[in-house]
Amino acid sequence: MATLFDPLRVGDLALANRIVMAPLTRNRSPNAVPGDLSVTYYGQRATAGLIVTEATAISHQGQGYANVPGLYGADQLAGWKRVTDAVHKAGGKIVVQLWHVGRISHTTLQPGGGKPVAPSAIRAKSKTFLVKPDGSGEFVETSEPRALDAAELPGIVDDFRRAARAAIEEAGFDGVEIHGANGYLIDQFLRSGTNHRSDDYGGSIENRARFLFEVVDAVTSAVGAGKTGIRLSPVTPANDASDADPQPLFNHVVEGLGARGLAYIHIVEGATGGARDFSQGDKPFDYEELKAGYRKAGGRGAWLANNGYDKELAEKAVADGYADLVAFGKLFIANPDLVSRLKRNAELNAPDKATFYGGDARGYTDYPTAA
Ligand SMILES: C=C(C(=O)O)c1ccccc1
Repeated sequence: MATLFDPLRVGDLALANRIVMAPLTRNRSPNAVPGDLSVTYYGQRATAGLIVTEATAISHQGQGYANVPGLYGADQLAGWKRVTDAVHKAGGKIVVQLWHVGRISHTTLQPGGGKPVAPSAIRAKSKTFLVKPDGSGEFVETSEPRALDAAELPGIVDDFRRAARAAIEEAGFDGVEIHGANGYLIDQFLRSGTNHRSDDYGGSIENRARFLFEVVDAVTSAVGAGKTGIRLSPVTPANDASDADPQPLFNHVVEGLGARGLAYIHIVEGATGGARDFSQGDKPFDYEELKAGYRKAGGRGAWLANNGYDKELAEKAVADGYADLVAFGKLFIANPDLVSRLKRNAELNAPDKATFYGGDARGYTDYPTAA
């Protein structure tokens, strides 16, 4: 019976344990460049079986928040190389989350001050994070997006491919995670609430999933399926995401992923950062059914469960064979040495929400390790 502390091979990666640091946006990369603080922050958390970095923009168009990192500039890649060197020196494994925000952005962050892009011109009832001239942060309404022309999509797919290749070859990452969750671009194409297209990328489930598979195929062709994971959030309402009937949609997605040999499938259960039993559609979402469909379709990647797990729930999920890996977010913010604390049932530091987004070392690199 597996435990959280057993090693596991995940695609090309040999992980020391089943405990994953979830992707966590912290808004501490001015000019999209991870700096000294990020080197320290990720290095401190290298005992995780796997670190998934904060969401990282594949292009300027893919940026949606102030001071989030990128993978599309030499200085950004050099900054990340310092991070991966620190994590590897501490014996850790780290993958970068490839991100295009789609409509969750603001004109001031977009190339030439243009509109954010999306499958359809539907403004999100959501906010993004900007930094004022005095350096203080503020959450503001996202801007009205414009609908992408289908002819633009190959260029965005290329941006994912290029970012993935640079992540491995220049920034030293062990792999990449495609961000297909939380109401960002790929998820905007998937969900009926955000995709009102009438072309080959809209309407049917097959059409709405088309862009996701084009991105997956481009990334796996660039870096290998054994270095590629994907994050999905079937029912999250994050960023005003919604779908009328998520179960058949995401069953279709994982069945398509089953034949693609990915290293892992990362599932946000319920509302991101909120209620695990949150659901959309007319019945509760069935995650066991989702996983069974993936395995039935030949999927052998690790199953990475996330959202609201504590040690007890995580141990049960792994012992029962439902989850191969469990990702912790807020617990890793506050506990750089989470793995050893969980192993010893040590007391856990409480995260300070006031310092989650933006700022300096406070609430970022200054959480203590246990004695
Ligand atoms: C990248 C994010 C996600 O995946 O939800 C994010 C962005 C801003 C704040 C919190 C989370």
